[in-house]
Amino acid sequence: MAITQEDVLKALSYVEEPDLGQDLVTLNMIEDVQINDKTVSFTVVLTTPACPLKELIHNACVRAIHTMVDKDADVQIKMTSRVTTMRQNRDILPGVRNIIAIASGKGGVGKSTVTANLAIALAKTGAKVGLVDADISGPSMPLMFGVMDARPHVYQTPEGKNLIEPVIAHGVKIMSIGFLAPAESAIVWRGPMASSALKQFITEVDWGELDYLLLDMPPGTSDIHLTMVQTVPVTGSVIVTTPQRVALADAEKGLQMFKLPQINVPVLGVVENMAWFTPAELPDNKYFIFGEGGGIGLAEKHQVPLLGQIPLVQGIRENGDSGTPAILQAGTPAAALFEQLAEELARQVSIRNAVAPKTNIVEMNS
Ligand SMILES: Nc1ncnc2c1ncn2[C@@H]1O[C@H](COP(=O)(O)OP(=O)(O)OP(=O)(O)O)[C@@H](O)[C@H]1O
Repeated sequence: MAITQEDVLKALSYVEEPDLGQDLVTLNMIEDVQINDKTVSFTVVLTTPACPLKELIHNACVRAIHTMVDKDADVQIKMTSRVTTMRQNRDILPGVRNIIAIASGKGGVGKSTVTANLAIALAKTGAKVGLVDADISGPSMPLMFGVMDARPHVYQTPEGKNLIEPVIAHGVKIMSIGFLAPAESAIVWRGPMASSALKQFITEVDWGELDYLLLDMPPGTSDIHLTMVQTVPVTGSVIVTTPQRVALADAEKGLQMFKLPQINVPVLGVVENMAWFTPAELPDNKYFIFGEGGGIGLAEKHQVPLLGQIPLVQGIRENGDSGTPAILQAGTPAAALFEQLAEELARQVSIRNAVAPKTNIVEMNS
C-alpha cells in the first residue's frame, strides 16, 4: 500500500522531544513531508541549532517510520532549527530572541572567559550571537576576542537615529565599553553614568537578528545589575562560580539577587569554573585544588541545573590572553567541554521558552 502523509505524521506523533515532553507533531517541529514511492523525506525544526539531542531525535524519527509505516522506507531527514523566544513586547531589541545575563558573585572566577567561549561555541553551531561586555570595571572582551584596536562605527538611520555597529570577531557581534575608552580610564564609568552608557550599549546598537545575546555582567551585585535587567527583558541568567567556599557564598548572593521580586529573572543554571586542575602533560589527572563539588552543591540547593564544569587549564588562560579563546582549538578537551556547555545552555533556554505561557511565545522565521 502506498505511504501517505498521514501515515508519516501519525508515526512521528509518537516521537517525543525529551526536553519539552511533547511529540514532534504537536510541537510543530515537522515540516515539508514528501513521499516518493518508498522514499520519505521531511524536515525536523529544532528549537536551537545547538540542540544536544539532534542525533537522538533523528534516530527516533527513522525508527518510528520503519516500525509504524514501512520497514523498507528510505527515510531522509533534514535537521534544521528556529530558535524560540518568549518575548512578546519587541519595543526594545526587536530582532533579539533571547537575552542571557552571565553573572558571578566574586570577581576573577572566569565569568568573562566562560562568556567568550560560550558565545563562540553557540555561533559555531550556526546560531546568531551577540555579546555585551557590561563588565565596566574591567572590560576584557576586546582582549579575549583579539580586537583591542577595533572602534565601532556609528551611522545614522534614515529616521535620523544614531546606531552603533558592533564589532564582529570569531562570528560574534560584540559591544564593549572597552572599545570606547582605553582600559586605564575605565574607572570613570561609575554610577548613573555607567548605567546610562550601558543602556546605550544595548539599545542603540544595530544587532540585527540575534538568537542569543549574552550579557557579561560586572561581578557582584550592584545598581548596574538592576539597571540592566530593567532596561532589557532578560530571558534568564547564568551564575559562574569556582568551587571554593568564598566564591560559592558570593555566587549564592548573585543567584538570590536574580530571584528578588524587583529583578525576577529565572536562573538557567550554574557553571563551575576551575572545577579541577589538569596539567597539560597529564590530561587524565584531576586535582581538586579549590575543593570538590561546590558548583553541584549550589545547583542542587537552589534546584537549578548545573550547566557544566570547566577545569583549570593553562591553555584556557593563554588562549584568552591571545585573543583566540579555547573553544577555537578544535579537538581539544577544553573545546569539547565548552561545546557541551553551550548545548546545555541552549537546551535550558529552549525549555524555558517552552514552559512560558503559550500567549507569550512568539516564533520568528530564521
Ligand atoms: N578554566 C580556566 N583555566 C585557566 N585559566 C582560567 C580559566 N578561567 C579563567 N581563567 C583565567 O583567570 C583569569 C580571570 O578570568 P576572567 O577575566 O574570565 O574572570 P572574571 O570572573 O570575568 O573576572 P572579573 O569579572 O573580575 O573581570 C583570566 O586570566 C583567565 O584567563
